[in-house]
Amino acid sequence: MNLQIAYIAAAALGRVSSFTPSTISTARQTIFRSASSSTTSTLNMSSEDTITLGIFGGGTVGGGIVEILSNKADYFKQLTGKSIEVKKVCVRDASKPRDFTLPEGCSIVTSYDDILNDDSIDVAVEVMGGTTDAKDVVVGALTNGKSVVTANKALIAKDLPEIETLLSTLESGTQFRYEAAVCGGIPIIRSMQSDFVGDNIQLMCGIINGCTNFMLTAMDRDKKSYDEALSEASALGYAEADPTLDVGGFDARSKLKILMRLAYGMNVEEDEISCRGITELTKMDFEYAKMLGGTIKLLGVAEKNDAGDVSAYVAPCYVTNEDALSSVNGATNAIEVLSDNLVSSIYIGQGAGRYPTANSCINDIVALAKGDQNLLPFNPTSETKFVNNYESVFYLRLNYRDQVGITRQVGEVCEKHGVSIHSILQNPVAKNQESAFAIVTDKVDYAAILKVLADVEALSWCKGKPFYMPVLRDDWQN
Ligand SMILES: NC(=O)C1=CN([C@@H]2O[C@H](COP(=O)(O)OP(=O)(O)OC[C@H]3O[C@@H](n4cnc5c(N)ncnc54)[C@H](OP(=O)(O)O)[C@@H]3O)[C@@H](O)[C@H]2O)C=CC1
Ligand SMILES: N[C@@H](CC=O)C(=O)O
Repeated sequence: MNLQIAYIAAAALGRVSSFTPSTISTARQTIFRSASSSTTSTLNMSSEDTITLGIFGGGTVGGGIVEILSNKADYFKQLTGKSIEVKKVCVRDASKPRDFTLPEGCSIVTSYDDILNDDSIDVAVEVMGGTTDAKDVVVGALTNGKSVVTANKALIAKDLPEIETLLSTLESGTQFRYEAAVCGGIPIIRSMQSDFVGDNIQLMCGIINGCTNFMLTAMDRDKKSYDEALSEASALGYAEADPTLDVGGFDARSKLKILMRLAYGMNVEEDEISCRGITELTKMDFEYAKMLGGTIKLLGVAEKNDAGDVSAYVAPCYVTNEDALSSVNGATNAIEVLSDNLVSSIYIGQGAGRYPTANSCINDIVALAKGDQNLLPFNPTSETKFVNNYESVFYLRLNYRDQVGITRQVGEVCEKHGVSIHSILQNPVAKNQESAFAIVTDKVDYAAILKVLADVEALSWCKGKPFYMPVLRDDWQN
């Protein structure tokens, strides 16, 4: 494979103005000030030599941002010509002990309005998570002329069109930056915004959730149980406040949706993207993956077909040991972009955790302080169509009660739906009542696999739902 490792920083541009948010449900936020209209690209700032921040969230990421800003205050001043000061941190529970030191002059608050209505605050940093109150504060801050830096992929993915509309109505120097929202510390957003302008992206595939990659590594390599792996991931700050978002694949799907917007200009509904997490995986799948010469990774994949339509899914996938993605372990993320000009570019780095994520937010904050122009936050839209079907080699695992004729019947079902079988794997049957065998198909339609699975599930010996996963890359055997 022709690999390019690319970490590319980019410039950015912004032009924003006033907007009346009809959709905001604001119990706590009451007053909006119209953003001052400005044709310059410089950020609205309360003072020439200071940029003042209000941070929503003082948890894993928020704490990291405060720490890095304190540790590198002098350097940032040299670099940007401005002091970057955190004036307020808004949290849910002000009495909770914090694992970071508040800078001098910074107060903890619990009302959003304390930041939103504070005219001396230039930038709102939203790292509290969620999609309801977080939306109120993001929209409220932008509307009040404050630039926004956020790590909130769930919010962006859910309300992307609305955020885009809002941004297009703003005319001041207000900016919206979200580098930390996809792949934590990897600067993939900037790259997607700026480095493929002359290129055509054919495929993006990668490990875009650090928590589940950490868990899969812990379960496969370190023989940890699912529960042990999840509690370690949570303790290390990798898991979402609701870890179902990680293990169910939904966090990866939000990120994939954002990447698809940037790569293909499309606004696909999130729930149109097929999404399966890691909860159905068993020890046996790892054993069979090993027998095949590979491993299992939770991937987000989006691919253009010959007609120019794009399909996408989040799913556990079989990946061969020769594949660059197979050796990406722990909370590390990796995303490969296949494109006409660059051929293959792989971006690897820490995808979750306090400092990697805070680092991306810091890059956004420093860019604002330097007066960097913001690129179009989401790139232009296109007419690219989404199709809920794709071709792949598939791995199927069928749990069964042992009896005569099982493989023949599976063969018949596959034949009926035009699915050609490449190989069958079976460990020696240890317990007749708890056995599973696996099938690897040739390259077939996803829609045909769904039909095979439905028919097999209805057979009398089949126990529970059969499990399936795509095999990454058609040439997986070469
Ligand atoms: N952790 C990671 O590795 C990454 C996280 N992200 C995103 O960053 C965001 C923050 O994540 P993370 O720091 O891990 O989350 P945490 O749960 O660690 O922290 C959330 C913080 O927000 C505060 N908060 C939550 N809800 C409210 C509310 N309604 N009002 C006021 N304050 C509130 C909490 O207050 P209190 O402390 O009082 O409870 C807490 O300080 C999320 O959107 C997440 O998806 C993105 C990339 C990586
Ligand atoms: N829970 C997320 C955090 C970063 O986006 C992940 O594990 O990737």
